[in-house]
Amino acid sequence: MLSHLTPSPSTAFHRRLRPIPPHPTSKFSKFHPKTPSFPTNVSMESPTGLSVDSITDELKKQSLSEDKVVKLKLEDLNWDHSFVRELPGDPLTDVIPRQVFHACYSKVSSSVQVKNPQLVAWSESVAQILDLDSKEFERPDFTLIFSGASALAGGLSYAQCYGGHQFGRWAGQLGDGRAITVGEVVNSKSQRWELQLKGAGKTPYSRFADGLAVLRSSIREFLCSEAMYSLGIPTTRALSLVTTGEYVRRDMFYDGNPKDEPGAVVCRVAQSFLRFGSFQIHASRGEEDLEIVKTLADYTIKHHFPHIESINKSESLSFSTGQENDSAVDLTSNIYTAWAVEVAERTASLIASWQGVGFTHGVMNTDNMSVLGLTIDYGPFGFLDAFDPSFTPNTTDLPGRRYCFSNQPDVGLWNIAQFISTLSFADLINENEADYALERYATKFMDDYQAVMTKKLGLPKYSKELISKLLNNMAVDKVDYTNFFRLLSNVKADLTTPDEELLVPLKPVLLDIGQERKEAWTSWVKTYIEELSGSGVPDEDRKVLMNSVNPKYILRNYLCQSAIDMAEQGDFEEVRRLLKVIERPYDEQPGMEIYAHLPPAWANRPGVSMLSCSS
Ligand SMILES: Nc1ncnc2c1ncn2[C@@H]1O[C@H](COP(=O)(O)OP(=O)(O)OP(=O)(O)O)[C@@H](O)[C@H]1O
Repeated sequence: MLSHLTPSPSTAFHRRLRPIPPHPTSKFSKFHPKTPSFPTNVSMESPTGLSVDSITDELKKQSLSEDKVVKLKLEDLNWDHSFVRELPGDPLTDVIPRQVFHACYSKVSSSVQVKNPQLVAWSESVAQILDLDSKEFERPDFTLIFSGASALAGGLSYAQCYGGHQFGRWAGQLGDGRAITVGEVVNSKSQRWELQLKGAGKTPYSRFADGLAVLRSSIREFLCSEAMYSLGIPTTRALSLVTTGEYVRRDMFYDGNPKDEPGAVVCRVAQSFLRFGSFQIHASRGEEDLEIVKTLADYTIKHHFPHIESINKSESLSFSTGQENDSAVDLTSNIYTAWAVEVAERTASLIASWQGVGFTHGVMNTDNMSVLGLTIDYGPFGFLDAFDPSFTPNTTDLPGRRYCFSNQPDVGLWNIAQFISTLSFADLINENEADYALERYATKFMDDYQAVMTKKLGLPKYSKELISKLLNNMAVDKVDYTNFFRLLSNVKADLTTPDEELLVPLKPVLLDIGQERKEAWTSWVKTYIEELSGSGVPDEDRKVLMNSVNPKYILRNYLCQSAIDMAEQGDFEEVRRLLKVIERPYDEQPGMEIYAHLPPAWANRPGVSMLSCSS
C-alpha cells in the first residue's frame, strides 16, 4: 500500500468531515460522523423492496457449485468485455506513470518477468463458478498464463482508474497500479466474473512503484479471500496463486532494510472490482468529468444491480427526513437513490459480518471499499485473537488506530458518506436522498450487528446489557474472541447449575484469572443462563445453531505465517493444508484441532501479529 503519498490539493469536491472518535461500536446508534449538511433522523424500509440479506444470499448462491456440470478449457471460456466496450477508456496504451483523465481504464498487458513459475495453490470452488475444468490446473502453461507471462486467449486486459481517501485524506488518482484485469467471463449461469492478476507488472497507475507483489502478501490474500467466502462473508475470490520465480525487493518494516523476496501473482475473481474511489476520481476532476460518474453509475446498475433498473415506478414510495421545510421524496423516481441506499446497506451488512467474526480489515481507505459490498484488498488484515477493541493489524495505523476493530462501523459510515457525496456532487441524488441513504447505513448496521451478536450467543432476543458486559469482560481478561464463542455453546441452560460449576465449559479460554474476575464471569454466566432458559430451545439444538455462526477455525495471522515460511522455502504443502481447513470453518474437523490453537509466543511480533502495508 502506498498511503504515504502527499494528498493532492483539496477541491470543492472535498467536504470537511468530522474526525472519527475511538471505539465507537458501543455508541454507534448515537453517533453520526458525516457531512454536517446531512440530517439524520430518518428511518424507512429499503426502497428497492429487496432486502440486502436476500441479495447477499443470492451472491452466495451464485458461487455454489452443486449443480455444476460444465467443465471448460481455458480456451473455451465465454468472454465478454463490457467494461471496455461500454465505458470511456484511455486512448494511450503505454505504462508510463501519469494522470489518466476522462477514462475509467487503460488497456495494458502484463509485463511480469518469470523464471520457472510454480503453482502454489488454487481454489476448486472458484474454478467451479467459472465452469473451469480442474484438469486445467495441470496444464504446463497454466503458471505462465496465470502469472501473466502468457496472454489468456480471448481476454482483453486493462487496469482501472480510481482514486481514494487514504487515512481520511484525499490521495488523488490511485488506480490499479499492479492489478491487471484480463477480462470478464460469462459462465453457464449467465453470471459475469472479472479475472484479475494482482502483481502482474506496471500500469499507468503504478506511480513510482514496481507493479509487483511478493509471495507472503499473495499467500495472505489468496487464503483470506477463500477463508472469508467460507465464513459466509461477501468477498473477492482467489482462483490461483503462482510464484514468478523472480525476486522482488521490499522494505517490509519501512526501516531502511529492504530484502529480496519471492514474487507471486494471485488471480482474483469478482463480479466487479469497482470501488467507491472509482466514482470519486471523476467527481474530483470537476465539471468536465461529472458525466463519467453518471455513465459509470448506469453501467454498474445495469450489470450489477439490474433489479434496481426494474423498480416498479407505479409503486411510489416516499419518505420525509422530518427536517423543517423538508419535502417528501419519491425514492422510486430516482434509481440512483435506490442504488445508493443498496450500496450503503450492503456496506453496513458487510461490516456487521466482519465484527461478528473479529475480522479487522486494516486499511479501510475508500479505494478499498467495493460498491458491491465485498471485502476487497487483503493487506495487513487480522482476525482478533485476544479480544481488544482497539486492535489494528496495520503497523502504519498505530498512532491513530483509525482502522482498529471497533472503529470499523464508523469508518464504514465515513466512507459511505464520501461515496454518497460523490453522487450528490454529480447531481445524481439530492440532499434528502443522500441523507436517507446514510441513515439506512446506520440502521442496517445496527440491525445486522444486533442479529449477529444475538446468534453468536444463541439468545432468544438481543440483550444490549448482557452483550456489553460480555465484551467488557472479554476485553479485561483478553479472552480469545473465536474460541470463546465456540466454547460458549457448551454452557447448559440449567438454572440449578452450582456456582462453582458455571465456568467449567469456559475454562480453556478463561486463563489466569483471579478470584475477583472469576466472580465477574460467574455473575455474567448466571445472567446468560437466565436469558437462555426462557427460550425453550434445547441445549443441543442451540449448540448446533451457535456453532453454525461461531467458527472453530479462522485464518489467524500466525497460521498464515507458518504457511508463508514453508512456501518461501519452496514447500507449498502448508498453504494447501491451511486452505482445506479454512474452507470448513464451522466444522469440527477431527485431527485438525491444532489449527484452532491460540497464537504461540513467537507470533507476538510485528510481521506476524501486525503487518505493514509493504506487499
Ligand atoms: N507494488 C506496487 N506497484 C504499483 N502500484 C502499487 C503497488 N502496491 C500498491 N500499489 C498501488 O497503491 C494503491 C494503494 O495500495 P493498496 O495496498 O491499497 O493496493 P493493492 O493491495 O495493491 O491493491 P488492491 O486494492 O487492488 O487489492 C493502489 O493504487 C495500488 O494499485
